[in-house]
Amino acid sequence: MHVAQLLAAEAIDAVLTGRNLSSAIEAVLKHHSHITPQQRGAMQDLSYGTLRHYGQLQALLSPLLQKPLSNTRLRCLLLVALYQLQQDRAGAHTVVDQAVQAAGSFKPQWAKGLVNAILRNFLRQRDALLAAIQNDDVASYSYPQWWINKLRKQYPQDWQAMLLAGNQHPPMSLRVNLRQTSMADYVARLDAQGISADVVGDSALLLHKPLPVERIPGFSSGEVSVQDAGAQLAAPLLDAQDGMRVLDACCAPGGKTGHLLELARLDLLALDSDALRLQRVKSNLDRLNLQATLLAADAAQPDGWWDGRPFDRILADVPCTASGIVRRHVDIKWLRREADVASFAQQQARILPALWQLLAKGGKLLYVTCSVFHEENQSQIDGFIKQQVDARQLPLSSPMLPPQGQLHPAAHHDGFFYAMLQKI
Ligand SMILES: C[S@@+](CC[C@H](N)C(=O)[O-])C[C@H]1O[C@@H](n2cnc3c(N)ncnc32)[C@H](O)[C@@H]1O
Repeated sequence: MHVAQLLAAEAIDAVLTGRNLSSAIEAVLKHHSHITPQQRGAMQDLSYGTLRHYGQLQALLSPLLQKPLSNTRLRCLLLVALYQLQQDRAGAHTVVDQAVQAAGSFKPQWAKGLVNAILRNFLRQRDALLAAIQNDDVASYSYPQWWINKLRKQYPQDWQAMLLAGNQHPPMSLRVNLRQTSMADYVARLDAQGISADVVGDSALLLHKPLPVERIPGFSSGEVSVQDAGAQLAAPLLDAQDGMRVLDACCAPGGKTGHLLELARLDLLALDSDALRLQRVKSNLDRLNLQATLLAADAAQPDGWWDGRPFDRILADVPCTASGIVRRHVDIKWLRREADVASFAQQQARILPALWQLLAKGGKLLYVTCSVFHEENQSQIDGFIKQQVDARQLPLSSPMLPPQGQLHPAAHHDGFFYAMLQKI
């Protein structure tokens, strides 16, 4: 386990200097290709777990240090061990011994002694340390203070539940491809293989236990995809019918693109500004045996790529802070800055009016974010409608969605915002 602790510390250190967690893990694993699958899995669990609870762990560590540790990797190793002791409830002495062993690979000779002393002090003083941080928001919720303040202001009733939901382990949800099979048949197939799942939407299943995709029946042949149940609301809401011309304006990696094509035979243009991410759309569609025209281009500058034929439907799944999906992307809590909210809102305010010009009269545009911040959601829509006299907001036709379109993160789904606009 000391190898997993060390590698997790390396990945977390990279995140705290601005790198996203999945690319940090990938980079670390690339340099340690000899490790076992168990060490690999443990390293990932420790990295995710430590960052999920980073606010609490750093508050527990600070009083145990006489002065801030300049060796940031060693600090991260301590955080990983504290995570195991505090959240994982792993065997205390084993965790400490392994962390001391891991510290043996650090240059300063004193690293082992320091790790040993700090972790043993933590075990002795745990109750007092926890009592001392109980009124500290960042330590209690493990989010930055600005994020807590914003949610408290925007959701006076629900902010705590939303923060806590974002700290849970994410479930694994599947979308059954109704073009290839039925829900009943697919559930029976899972059953026959001893895989238990709950039906949580028209085509959404929640696995009781996550599985590697290779073990999901029918994954490689496109009978099923991995997609959060909240994200699965987009395609049915867009209400695209056979033969329609549809634009999926920010499509990568293609989760919603595939769903749209599973539900109707469309003339679909799937656009994304990131050519690399667009390759993932292609491989997703290939797996599902579905076709769309793929284009790497800027949705905010259609003059460069639009052929002048209006679209009947547009899906605008715009770039956003991703504040609604932090249980899957735990690093977002620590990578985002408060100013990012305004900067994403500006990008959205560039994309939305540009796409509006491409919509046919009577056509519908579904605006989507995976954010919970008002600036990116209803405030963005209110500002748009004020300026756009031919736009009206329609009620949403999904029993899972509240009328305002803001889906809070909860046990069965992530947090999303949906707004349906029609050109009149
Ligand atoms: C929320 S993700 C889309 C998720 C995707 N719809 C799905 O369901 O799999 C937002 C996407 O917008 C893309 N993007 C950001 N700015 C863009 C722009 N100006 N034009 C087109 N795509 C953009 C990003 O590359 C990213 O892939």
